[in-house]
Amino acid sequence: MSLWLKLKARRQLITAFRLAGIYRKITDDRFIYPRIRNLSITESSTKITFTLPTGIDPKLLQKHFYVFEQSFGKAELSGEVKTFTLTVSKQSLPKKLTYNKEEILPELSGFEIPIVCGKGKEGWQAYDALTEPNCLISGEPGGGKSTQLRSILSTLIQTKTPDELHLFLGDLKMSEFFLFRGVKHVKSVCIYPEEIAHTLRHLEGEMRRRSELLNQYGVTHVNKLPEAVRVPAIMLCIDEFVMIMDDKEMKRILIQLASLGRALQIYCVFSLQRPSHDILDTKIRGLLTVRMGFRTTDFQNAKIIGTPGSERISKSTPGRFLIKRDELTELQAPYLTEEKAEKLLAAYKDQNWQNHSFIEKAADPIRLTEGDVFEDVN
Ligand SMILES: Nc1ncnc2c1ncn2[C@@H]1O[C@H](COP(=O)(O)OP(=O)(O)OP(=O)(O)O)[C@@H](O)[C@H]1O
Repeated sequence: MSLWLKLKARRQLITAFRLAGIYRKITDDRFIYPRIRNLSITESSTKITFTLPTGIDPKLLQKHFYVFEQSFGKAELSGEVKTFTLTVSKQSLPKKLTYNKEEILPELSGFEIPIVCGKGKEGWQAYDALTEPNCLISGEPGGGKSTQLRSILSTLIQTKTPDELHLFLGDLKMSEFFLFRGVKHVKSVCIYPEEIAHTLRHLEGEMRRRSELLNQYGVTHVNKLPEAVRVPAIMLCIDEFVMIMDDKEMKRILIQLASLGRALQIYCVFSLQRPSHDILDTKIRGLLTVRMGFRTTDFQNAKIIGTPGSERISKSTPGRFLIKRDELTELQAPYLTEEKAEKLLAAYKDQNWQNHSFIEKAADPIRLTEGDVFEDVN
């Protein structure tokens, strides 16, 4: 790497720190700037790791991030408290990434419960729910959350048999999961709060049954149970889970599922339009360790999700998001249209499929609308 390029990047960064006010003033003409710990320039990116002087508020970096982008162009920042890495990529992500199973499925080999995320500058990113059991997908309307759920579920259906994976789907917006009705893996598609309550109680019972099996056979994970009593993996997926979070009983069971699910092979994926501290309290946030932050209205929302920077995602790139696992990475989600998903899922449907949480019309279920939940709707 050319020394000149390194010096140039170093100078550029110090200037950005000065313009952004990120330094400690010792005297009128003496300032301490963040210390550059590592600088690497490759064909695809420039990465600079630095530490903040003690006493500098790390929030300043987010607040004045525009200065870094004005100076370097599109950049990403990861890290916390004191040590941060600024990554400036020379390649940009595609605006649209068509869902192509031939490209995606080979990327998932070796994963027990593969969750496809998207493609970043370093290639495809997917993770195993076996080790990272709970995920939150959040962002403002139109960012691409439902499409991402569709792609995650359709991919799981293609990689697991109906005996290996049971899906329980909650769709209070009644807009997305109808596609999955009839799929053999799917045990229930709930569209009313009572149906979700019913399903959650069923899962609570299943959780108890599985815990008793662990106890009885003296093992720590259900995948160590003898063949004869093996249980399928369970995935609970709720589109817009705010609608059930103000029901104490349902919230209690959700938290229990997310806390104890790992050893019992019960996994959760929840989506949420408008994150707030009330809905995502510390308890539930701590359990949803994988966070996908699609475009948010402001930094505050992005911070609650745990994906600072998603407030800078442009409206013109639906499907673009930041994923927070060990690191924060920008990805483009594969775009699986409803029509394509329908064709893809046809092979997995059963004509005699039954929805296990079906509630008779006579029960007169109450339909919740967003207006019931969000004060600023209507
Ligand atoms: N991965 C993607 N790539 C390209 N375009 C996408 C992608 N995902 C979504 N879109 C586009 O954005 C639109 C909105 O997507 P989607 O319904 O998934 O958003 P959402 O965040 O779930 O919104 P809402 O909260 O209102 O349901 C889609 O109709 C599609 O045109």
